[in-house]
Amino acid sequence: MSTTSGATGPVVRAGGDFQEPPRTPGGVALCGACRERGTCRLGVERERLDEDGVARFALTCPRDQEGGPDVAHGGWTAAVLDDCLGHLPLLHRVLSVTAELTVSFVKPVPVGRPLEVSARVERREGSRWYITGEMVLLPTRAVLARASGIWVTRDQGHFARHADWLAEQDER
Ligand SMILES: CCCCCCCCCCCCCC(=O)SCCNC(=O)CCNC(=O)[C@H](O)C(C)(C)COP(=O)(O)OP(=O)(O)OC[C@H]1O[C@@H](n2cnc3c(N)ncnc32)[C@H](O)[C@@H]1OP(=O)(O)O
Repeated sequence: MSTTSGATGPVVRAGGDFQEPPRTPGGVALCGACRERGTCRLGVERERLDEDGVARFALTCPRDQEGGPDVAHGGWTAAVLDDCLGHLPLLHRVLSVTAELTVSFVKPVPVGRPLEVSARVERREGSRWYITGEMVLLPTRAVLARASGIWVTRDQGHFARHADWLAEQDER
């Protein structure tokens, strides 16, 4: 585990903090590089788990994620859906990683406009979480994108095992 200094204080790179990652004042769990800046670089501003089991995220596509004129790059849409849906196990204090992700791009996503992503667990089988979600434009709630995928529960050794695997690759 390595520790560096960031905008929100010491940044733990890999270790036992995955179930309780640092969060922004809006409750957004921060991963990797975002811990150093203290905000989500994808533009997620607030997250919460509601009593109906649905996680809801307030977000805006940042201008620097523009693809076509005034609309998001599709990679941003896929990344933010991956991120938000992957936060749902985390909101249950479970670390998981994406094994599969399918995205339907229903409409171009406008840059700089209020959006909402919602995510729900459809079912759990063994260590697999089947999660679906959608992105809507506010305030009309017009659907812009849908996603579904499988997240696989990991223990805290996941990233250390990956580092070992990578070292073996480097020795070849
Ligand atoms: C990222 C966290 C950061 C910290 C927190 C900050 C918050 C941010 C959070 C942001 C979150 C953003 C999210 C991100 O961006 S996460 C980053 C993107 N994803 C990855 O890096 C994952 C890379 N892949 C792997 O590590 C492995 O292939 C995994 C772990 C997926 C499986 O590895 P492995 O094969 O060795 O595992 P196993 O043999 O123990 O099997 C375990 C179970 O998995 C089932 N299975 C396997 N593959 C698939 C598949 N393709 N479809 C369906 N199921 C699959 C398998 O049947 C078994 O099921 P069960 O029989 O147990 O039920």
